[in-house]
Amino acid sequence: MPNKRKAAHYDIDFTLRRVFGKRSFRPTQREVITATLEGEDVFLQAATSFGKSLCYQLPAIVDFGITIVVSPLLALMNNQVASMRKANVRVETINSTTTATNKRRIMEDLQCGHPLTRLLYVTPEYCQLDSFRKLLRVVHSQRELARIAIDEAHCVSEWGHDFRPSFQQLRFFKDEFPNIPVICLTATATARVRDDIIQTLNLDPAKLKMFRMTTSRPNLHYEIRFKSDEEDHYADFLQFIKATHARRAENPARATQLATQNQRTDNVPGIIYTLFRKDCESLAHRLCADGIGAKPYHAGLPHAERADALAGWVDNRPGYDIIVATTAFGMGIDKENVRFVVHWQIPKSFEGFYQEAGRAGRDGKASRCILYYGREDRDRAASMLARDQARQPQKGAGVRAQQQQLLNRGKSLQALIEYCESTETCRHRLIAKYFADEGETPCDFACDWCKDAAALVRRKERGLASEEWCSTQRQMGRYEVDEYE
Ligand SMILES: Nc1ncnc2c1ncn2[C@@H]1O[C@H](COP(=O)(O)OP(=O)(O)OP(=O)(O)O)[C@@H](O)[C@H]1O
Repeated sequence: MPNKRKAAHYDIDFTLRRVFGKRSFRPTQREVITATLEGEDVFLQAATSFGKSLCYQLPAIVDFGITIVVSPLLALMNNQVASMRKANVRVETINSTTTATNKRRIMEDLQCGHPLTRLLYVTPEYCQLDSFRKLLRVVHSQRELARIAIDEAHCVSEWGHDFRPSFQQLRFFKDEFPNIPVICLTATATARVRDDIIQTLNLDPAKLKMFRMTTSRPNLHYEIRFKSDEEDHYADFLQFIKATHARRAENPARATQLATQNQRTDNVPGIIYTLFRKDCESLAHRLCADGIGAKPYHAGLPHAERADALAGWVDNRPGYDIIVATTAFGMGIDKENVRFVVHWQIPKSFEGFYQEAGRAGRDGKASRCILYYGREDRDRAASMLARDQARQPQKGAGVRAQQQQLLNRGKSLQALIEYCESTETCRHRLIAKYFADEGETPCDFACDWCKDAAALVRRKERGLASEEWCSTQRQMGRYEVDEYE
């Protein structure tokens, strides 16, 4: 166990400025950092882009010993390692992209018991390896194991939307090193998921410092655009993006301001999420043909092509304004000026929707989150779920967890359908309600309902296929689809 100090002994404000280049803490960051520095176990739930990473990165720098960060996302690990290295912090990662030589070097550093590494990012699977656990015991015996940070902690819970069985094995940390503080971080956890994480990781609820921040992102404008199979909603999107370019170009002050920031009036960075790989490519093609810079991004593309798309988009290069991606793109990529996130059809879960929409407006400026909702897509999503349920094994290890997962997926999808169909409440309020967040949800006309509820109702009546029609089509098996990709 590291030597404990009162957090007051550390000059965290100085480190915030010198290492992170930030002028002040955001609300509650100081309290979270202080609690973890004082050796408390911490649970932090806060909105997307709140600045959760700082809450374990800063303690890792000012404190003795090494902080182990467990993360499910390769992009997040590599991105954070790159940005912390720029700030001259000794940070390492062991994942599938780490070379054998680097891995050996990192392990030798741990083996000596007094590692120079301040932060080590690893996957949950890596934490299961005996060889790694042995090294942790060595570091711990030298009182150099400072804390364990579990990022995207909702992955621990079978009730969560992104369950990863290997996260459950992280219980090892508390079982083996009961005095080493653990900090769990997530943007998306319902009450049930929170309780499950705490129990699974063997944290003591009586001693745990719980920080639950608002889910609210007031700078995001949430909007549902209704569609049916009868109509191609591409035209609607094209009109939206062209109108945005035109508004910027018509405003000379804005155009000059963008030019001084080395940006173009037609550079409106955004992400379009689609569930199907084939849509990524055809949509990016269509946009390019209409003079809008767009690139596809999905796991089936060659690595070099994906890396080029990502780098061009992050750097605001001409031709790379919009990324058309399958789900999970952008998690862990901290691009500040994403001005819109579009869901081309209903996503798979409420939590997935919130996290993906949360890639927009990380600089705090107004940004749009548009979800194209059609009842035919809803029925496709439901048929996919039913098919997965029918296919799941009835016996064997892990069956109960899988069944629970599919049940949760169904509930989450149902909640998202209700969100899309709703014409009676502010969308910020509906999101808060889903996460049982009872705090304020300021919405200064930043959702379609608050902006014009009557128009929303009219658009819904005009835009959606009728339930009668969908029901007949369902009976004819018209909404059976291939796998999501
Ligand atoms: N005190 C601060 N002052 C200014 N910027 C900050 C501060 N803390 C964090 N940030 C910035 O906020 C952005 C979001 O931080 P971070 O990536 O940690 O978000 P997050 O809470 O993990 O969000 P998500 O769940 O969406 O990934 C980063 O650009 C980070 O540099």
